[in-house]
Amino acid sequence: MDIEQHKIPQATAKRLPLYYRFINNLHSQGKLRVSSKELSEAVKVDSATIRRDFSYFGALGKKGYGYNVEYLLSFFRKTLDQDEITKVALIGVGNLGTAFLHYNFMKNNNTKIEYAFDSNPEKVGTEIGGVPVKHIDKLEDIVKGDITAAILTVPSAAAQGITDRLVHSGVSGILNFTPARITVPEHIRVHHIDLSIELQALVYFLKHYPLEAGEEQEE
Ligand SMILES: NC(=O)c1ccc[n+]([C@@H]2O[C@H](COP(=O)([O-])OP(=O)(O)OC[C@H]3O[C@@H](n4cnc5c(N)ncnc54)[C@H](O)[C@@H]3O)[C@@H](O)[C@H]2O)c1
Repeated sequence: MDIEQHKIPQATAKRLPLYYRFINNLHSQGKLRVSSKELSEAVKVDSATIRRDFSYFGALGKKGYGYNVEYLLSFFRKTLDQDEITKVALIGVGNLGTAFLHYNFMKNNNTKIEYAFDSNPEKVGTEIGGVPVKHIDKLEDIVKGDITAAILTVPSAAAQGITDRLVHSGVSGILNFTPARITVPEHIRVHHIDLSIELQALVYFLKHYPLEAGEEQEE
């Protein structure tokens, strides 16, 4: 069965990797089926949302049976392009960038950091977590047409200049860890991860919306 991905709402699509990871684990444990309640507890998404999400995947749970693990897994693999490796570049091999290079992204999904870039000559030519560190001057030559997405972990003052060069080199998505708000053409997708804002938001929620035991959390 072929389901066109653009018909899946964005909020649902965002939960796909979460579902995929859990279903993959169940599959490797030899489990054949899973109930929406089990899923709900594992991925912390309420079961009504899970049922609605899964209906977009054409997976209709049967009462007293649940969902077929094999079917879900093959659907997620296809939808998330698990068979195809997406090549990623990381720019800025400092505290944060180095930590990411040591983290094996391939474990959970098929993205691979192929190259890292930095301007510091002491870092250029080294290899961190199996990823070669190249000079930022070589960005266009190396990235051109070969890299789909970039992780930006440079100082914020360098963020826009690097972004322009990445866009020029054909990158389609940027995961921006710098506090800088970067400007890109319409066809480029930017996801901004600001840890200090996330932390502030968490503290705000802790103060103003303390969770009761047993209460379901919104994702
Ligand atoms: N460290 C954290 O916990 C943390 C958390 C959230 C956000 N951030 C943000 O992530 C970014 C990186 O933080 P960090 O702590 O790793 O900084 P860092 O100073 O340790 O690392 C920055 C790296 O970028 C390189 N660099 C500088 N200018 C460059 C350029 N023009 N081209 C290529 N490389 C260049 C530097 O040589 C250095 O290796 C910053 O924008 C920071 O605000 C950091």
